[in-house]
Amino acid sequence: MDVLLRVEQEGAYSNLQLNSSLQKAGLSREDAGLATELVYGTLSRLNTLDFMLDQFVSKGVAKLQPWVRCLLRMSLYQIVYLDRIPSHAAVNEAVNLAKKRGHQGISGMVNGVLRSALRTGELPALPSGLDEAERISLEHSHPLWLVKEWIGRFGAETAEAICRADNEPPAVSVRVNTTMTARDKLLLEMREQGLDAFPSQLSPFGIVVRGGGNLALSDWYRDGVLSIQDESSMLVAEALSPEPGMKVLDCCSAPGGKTSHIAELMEDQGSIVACDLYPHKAELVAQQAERLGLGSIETIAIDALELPQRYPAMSFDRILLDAPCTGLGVIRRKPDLKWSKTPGDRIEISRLQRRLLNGAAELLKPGGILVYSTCTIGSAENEENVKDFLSSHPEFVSSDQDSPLAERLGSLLSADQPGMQILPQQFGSDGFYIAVLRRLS
Ligand SMILES: C[S@@+](CC[C@H](N)C(=O)[O-])C[C@H]1O[C@@H](n2cnc3c(N)ncnc32)[C@H](O)[C@@H]1O
Repeated sequence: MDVLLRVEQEGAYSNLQLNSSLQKAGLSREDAGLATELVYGTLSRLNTLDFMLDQFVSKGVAKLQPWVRCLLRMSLYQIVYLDRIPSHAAVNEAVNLAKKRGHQGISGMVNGVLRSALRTGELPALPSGLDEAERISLEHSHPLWLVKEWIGRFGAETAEAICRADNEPPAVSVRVNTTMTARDKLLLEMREQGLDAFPSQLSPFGIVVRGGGNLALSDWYRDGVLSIQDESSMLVAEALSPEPGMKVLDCCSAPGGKTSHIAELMEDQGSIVACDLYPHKAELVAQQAERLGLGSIETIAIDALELPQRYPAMSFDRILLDAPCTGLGVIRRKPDLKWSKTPGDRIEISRLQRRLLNGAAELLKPGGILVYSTCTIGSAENEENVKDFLSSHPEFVSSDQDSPLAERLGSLLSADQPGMQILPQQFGSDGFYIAVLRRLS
């Protein structure tokens, strides 16, 4: 409840707040798992839970004290969406918490509201007369503005599928460090150790692992044999087609998932300049490089907008701009994003993305490749940016069809839009956008 309260009141990031609270709480593995489920599940279903609570709270959820609102949401989430917690236990726990934190009146109200919900047992029928966007928003717990945007871009059926997939737990996938081992060999080892592991359908470097616990605690991770990375994210370095001996710039590199993949594809030969705005984040990239035994990566803390002043024009063979974005392709991992981001954020961040792209492009050698990627879904930060860039840079062309991804995933490319938009329901991986641009010789 404290984590939920901080996310709501202070705008804390759910994953960071949860990690720090779990570290302090010293819970058992099972209880930590339950706390995680309660936080992510409640955040995920926020507007649907509020809609339901509004039927039982006479003055309306919005007028409740924030901690009472968080308590009711979290308890109702258990009653409606979880089947292994007896509902009466969720109610008792809520009443005890209310007594501890508030007074008799509040615990009585909490008890009354949750018991009314218990009698209903399931989500009340959605009000009649909702339009398609309102229905999807309420049924799959997404903000209305986002649902409308996705309907406009992809149609109602796809928009609903995206929202449904956003409520699924994300898969665990790892990328094999090919400078140390081969995917088949690691797969075999994993299976020998009893893991349910199988090759990624999306990336030739990926392994999907079910029920394997936290692989960041494994010997494989410690020894640098693998990195934990989403399957869509693994496609980005591949799209860049880096080759041993090349000079590569990664403009926004922390925490280093794609930088290290680029180095692995280059067999650690050549040089990669990995930048990030924040020194502590650039340090994370250096730590990953060290863990993976990659010596070709140099890290720099710098604002990527200043890169054209730092390096000579046309001096890199490959440039990756994995831009800061609204992150609406990774809602499964960070459900609070869908409530904290606004249409205004999109406009503001797309302006920054365009400036970053224009600046980075100056540094690319003729004949070189620049990849622009984001982990978000929506044209303003993706296709529109790339189209705007191409129209003001006649020396660049869209080169998606020539990338190694085109052979396997060509069906995701469209004739009239640059880049590849991967949606979370297509492969069960994160939503990503990847555009390949080439500077003419
Ligand atoms: C999408 S994340 C990069 C993820 C990374 N490529 C990976 O695969 O691990 C975007 C990064 O850009 C950094 N960033 C934001 N604004 C920046 C700027 N103006 N210059 C450089 N880095 C920036 C953020 O700190 C963040 O680490």
